[in-house]
Amino acid sequence: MAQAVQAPVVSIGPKTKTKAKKRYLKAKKERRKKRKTSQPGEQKAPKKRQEDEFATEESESSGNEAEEEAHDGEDEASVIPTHAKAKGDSGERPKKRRKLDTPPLRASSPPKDDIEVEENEQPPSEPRPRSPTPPVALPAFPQPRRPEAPSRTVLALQGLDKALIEAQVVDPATTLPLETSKDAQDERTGLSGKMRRRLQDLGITELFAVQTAVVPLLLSSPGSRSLYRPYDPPEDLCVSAPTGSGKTLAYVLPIVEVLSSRIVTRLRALVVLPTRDLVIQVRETFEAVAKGRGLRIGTATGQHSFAHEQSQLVAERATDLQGGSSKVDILICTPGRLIDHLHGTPNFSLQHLRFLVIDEADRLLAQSFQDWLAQVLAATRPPRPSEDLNTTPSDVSLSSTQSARPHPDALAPAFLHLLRDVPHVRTDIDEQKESSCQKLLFSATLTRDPAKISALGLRQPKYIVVQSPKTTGAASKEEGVLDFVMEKFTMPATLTEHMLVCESAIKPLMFFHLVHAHKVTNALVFTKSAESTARLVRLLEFFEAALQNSQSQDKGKVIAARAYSSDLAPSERKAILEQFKNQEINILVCSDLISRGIDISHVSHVVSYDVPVDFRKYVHRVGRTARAGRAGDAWTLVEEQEARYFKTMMKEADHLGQVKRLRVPETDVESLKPAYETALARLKEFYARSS
Ligand SMILES: Nc1ncnc2c1ncn2[C@@H]1O[C@H](COP(=O)(O)OP(=O)(O)OP(=O)(O)O)[C@@H](O)[C@H]1O
Repeated sequence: MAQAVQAPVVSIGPKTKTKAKKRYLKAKKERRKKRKTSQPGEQKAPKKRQEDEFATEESESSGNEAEEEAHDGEDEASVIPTHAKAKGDSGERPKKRRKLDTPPLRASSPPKDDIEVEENEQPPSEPRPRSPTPPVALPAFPQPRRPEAPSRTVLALQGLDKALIEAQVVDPATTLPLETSKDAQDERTGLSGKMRRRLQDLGITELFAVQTAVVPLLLSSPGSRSLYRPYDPPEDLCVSAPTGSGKTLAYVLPIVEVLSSRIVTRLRALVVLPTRDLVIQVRETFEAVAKGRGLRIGTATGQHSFAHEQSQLVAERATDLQGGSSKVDILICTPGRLIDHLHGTPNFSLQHLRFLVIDEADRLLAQSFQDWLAQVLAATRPPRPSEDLNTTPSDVSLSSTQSARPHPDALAPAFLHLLRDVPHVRTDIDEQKESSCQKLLFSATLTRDPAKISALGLRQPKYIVVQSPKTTGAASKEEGVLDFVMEKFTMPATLTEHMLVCESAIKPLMFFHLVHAHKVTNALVFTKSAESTARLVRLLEFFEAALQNSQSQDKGKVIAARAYSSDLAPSERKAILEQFKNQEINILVCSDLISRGIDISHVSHVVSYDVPVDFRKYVHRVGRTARAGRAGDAWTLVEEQEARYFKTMMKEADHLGQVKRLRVPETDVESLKPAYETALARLKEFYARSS
């Protein structure tokens, strides 16, 4: 075949070789031979290059496959140009493109799509027909992504009341300074210049956290200052804030501001509290804040006779007035006495109520006395217009003659349909009129029990929760709300808590040790009952007397202690509380009667001589100190057999870590033992004599 393609030799004569030609041919042959031996790889080079190329292509090809695997799951946009990207990244000069119609390098390569590839890429094994049009790049769509799983907190909040989930969480450290230089109403708080000056006179220069949230909400929203809102009834409010954080002023300020615009005295604000002591305390706050506003404040606790209270509350009792009659704008009361007046005092009406405050709400909601809540709520709501009250214009003359009841004093707008001598003409555009009463619930341990909350019939309630993310460890708003829902209560930041585990037999001795060694005075000491209160006070008196009579050099000052319990008459209790406030009494030993709400600023220590029955009680007890940003210490004496129960209770509340454990070695109480023995002997004698 090589011969066939050889060029024809042109012969000039017969085929004879001259000597010279022979020499020439021989030399030529040798030259060829020499060339062959000196460059043996020269002829193989093209084949080797092909093999090299093949090897490179193979490695590149497998590299691309690996890359594609690595990119599996990424956006299409990032997968398609993988090889191009890799080349661009390497910084190599782009190589010349060549068409795939070049001879195939490997006959066994599988067929591939007809595309242009770069020279050093793996080419298809066979030439393929070329596409008439260049390939169109597919639009890159983002790959579908699996949505992030909701956090455990969000899942935990699912199914809860929307109002709870949307609670406003306020940092307890928040404050708002009060502007006193201007007379105009403050836009941030809604407080008038007059109110801000009054607060300054009372030594209040800033609003506390709970007040910064509640006051503007009750004063700055549209219509919030109206005394009646039958077509635009106000939303109700539930507030949870730590003990001593200023919840009382949070409702007193807006009530005084709104009611100050009233012309006629009607019962427009009702504050319900669980104990008489708290009623007196809240009255004092109202009187201090409302000074000079002309508002009339009354109380109903059963401390005075019923007739006396009636005369204080209602002006007109002889004539039945549909609109009621009131001598007070604000009434502060306990639930029992309130029900007595609802049933037994003529013209005592709640139809004009603009505010209904339930302070210490969880305690009051747990109190089912005479179903007081349902009765109070019913008295604030207008009765549904009955059929016989709905008249047509043709009935007007008839209706006007039916005036059976005396002239009404005044009816609240939502109650106007009760009028007999004014015809109620129903039209298609009649709007339902509702009670203007805004319910405000406050507590440091507000219940989240849906059954109890629903009994209140709240109207679009809003929750405000003063809760520290630092103390509860809650990182987000959802976690703050979850802590609130899980009833993890926030303690005052300035409170230090201690527990002391001891044998029951030496518990009084440990208490006396605290009093003397840790200077636990200006203290409230809580016991489990009125009886144990009296016993502990007596033992302390005997102990103090024995200590003074002892030979000990360091006797210290005599501690004055008194018992405070429901066994005492109200007047006695009031006098003792005054003495304690004036620091004539150093230690007030009490039952849980005053564990809630009582505000005595100088209380620097709280001792739970008997462990509280539940965590709620613990929160309120220890909350009698460390109030309004002041420092305070709380001590719990735990008998050995109670230690497990107490620790479990604290652990369940996520609070055990905050309580420091105090260890008192026997040697520390050795010096007090003789006086203690004497006191015990005298106590035994005392009870033996009195029995
Ligand atoms: N803005 C303020 N500036 C200074 N003192 C204030 C302020 N607000 C309230 N106080 C004071 O803080 C103390 C505690 O307030 P308050 O009794 O209202 O607390 P509380 O939140 O109702 O506590 P508790 O849950 O124990 O009833 C009171 O002595 C009150 O006068």
